[in-house]
Amino acid sequence: MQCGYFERHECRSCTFMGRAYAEQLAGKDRAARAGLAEAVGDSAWREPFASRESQFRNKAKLVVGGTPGAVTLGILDGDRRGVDLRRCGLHEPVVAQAIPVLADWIDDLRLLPYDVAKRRGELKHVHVTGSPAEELMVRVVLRGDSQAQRVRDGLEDLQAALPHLRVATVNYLPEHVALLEGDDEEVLTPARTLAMDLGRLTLHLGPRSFFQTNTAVAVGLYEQARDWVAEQAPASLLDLYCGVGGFGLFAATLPDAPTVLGVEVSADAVASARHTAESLRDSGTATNRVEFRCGDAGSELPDAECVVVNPPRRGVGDELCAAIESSNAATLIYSSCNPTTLARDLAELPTFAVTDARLFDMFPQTPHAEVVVRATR
Ligand SMILES: C[S@@+](CC[C@H](N)C(=O)[O-])C[C@H]1O[C@@H](n2cnc3c(N)ncnc32)[C@H](O)[C@@H]1O
Repeated sequence: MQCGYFERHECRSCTFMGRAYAEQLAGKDRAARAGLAEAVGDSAWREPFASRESQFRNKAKLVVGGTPGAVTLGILDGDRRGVDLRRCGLHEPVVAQAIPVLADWIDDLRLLPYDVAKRRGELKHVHVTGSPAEELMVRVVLRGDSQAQRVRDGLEDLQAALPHLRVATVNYLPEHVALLEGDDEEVLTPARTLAMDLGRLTLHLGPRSFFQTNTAVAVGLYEQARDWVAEQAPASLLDLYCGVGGFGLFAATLPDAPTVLGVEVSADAVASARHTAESLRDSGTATNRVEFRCGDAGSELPDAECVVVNPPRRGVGDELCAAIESSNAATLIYSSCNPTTLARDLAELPTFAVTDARLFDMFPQTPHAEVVVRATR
């Protein structure tokens, strides 16, 4: 893949840009095997799961820069000025096509971009998520409510310009902080969730809920974990750091499904997971007990025969590793976006032996990837 933004040094995020995709994938697989050599033997590794090399990102998190009537949507440069990346080739077509439409709409509304250096202005970011059915969720991140009415008033125009717009929100981030969103969300549309049809089931994604950035690879990952759960046939499964519930809910659709308990710190993600669980129950797709709790995954470890963990980059940490180690869990499925913390955590779980490992290329054009392992006692 080639990228003009990269070649002109306007955006250097994709550090593997210009390398043949097969070479990228093989290099990441080698790096993962080397980084996990202590914990994962050669025979455990499966073929890496490849991605499309472009147009794979289901979401764009765009920093707004420029001036009213001439905004940039992309990133900030070293001087904290906006760099427009509206033709970034990583985004799925439905997201890519929406970005220039959003830029025009913002220009028409004369919204005032937030100037990070001067700490002035209102419009900080725009988040766009696309679903497999090509519906959209658009979230406009404002500093305060002084221009929120313009956004509300402009909703009809936006819906006319983006007929597949399903969810539109205003998110408020009043603090001057390096975050992409705040805690307060105003939903402007009747629909509050975006339906992500993942084949086996449809996840319902609320505005402030993490979802894996690469839908096709996420489906591969959930299917892989589901296959392993099917082979282990546990009676109960604990999905820690469950987000909107992908791992647990896929397992809940097995013919001999375990009972599922998901634990997640984000209340919005838990609400999304519960929504999906309810629709699976209503349709008869998941008949066993499926429950989601809002809380800290590290605070207590409910009993389960199979534990799935999918933590943020910092990993699971000593305490939770010790709790898993001393639990009755027979199987651990650990999905990680950081091989360093995965290796560290596996070293803290000496009674588990990794039987299978696989790299999922969630983030082509970068050195990052997801690695999932199955470990049994
Ligand atoms: C890598 S995401 C995984 C989400 C989910 N498993 C999925 O497949 O989409 C990590 C999740 O952990 C959540 N999280 C972070 N710290 C947590 C904690 N201490 N306890 C529970 N969940 C936490 C985040 O909100 C996020 O949803």
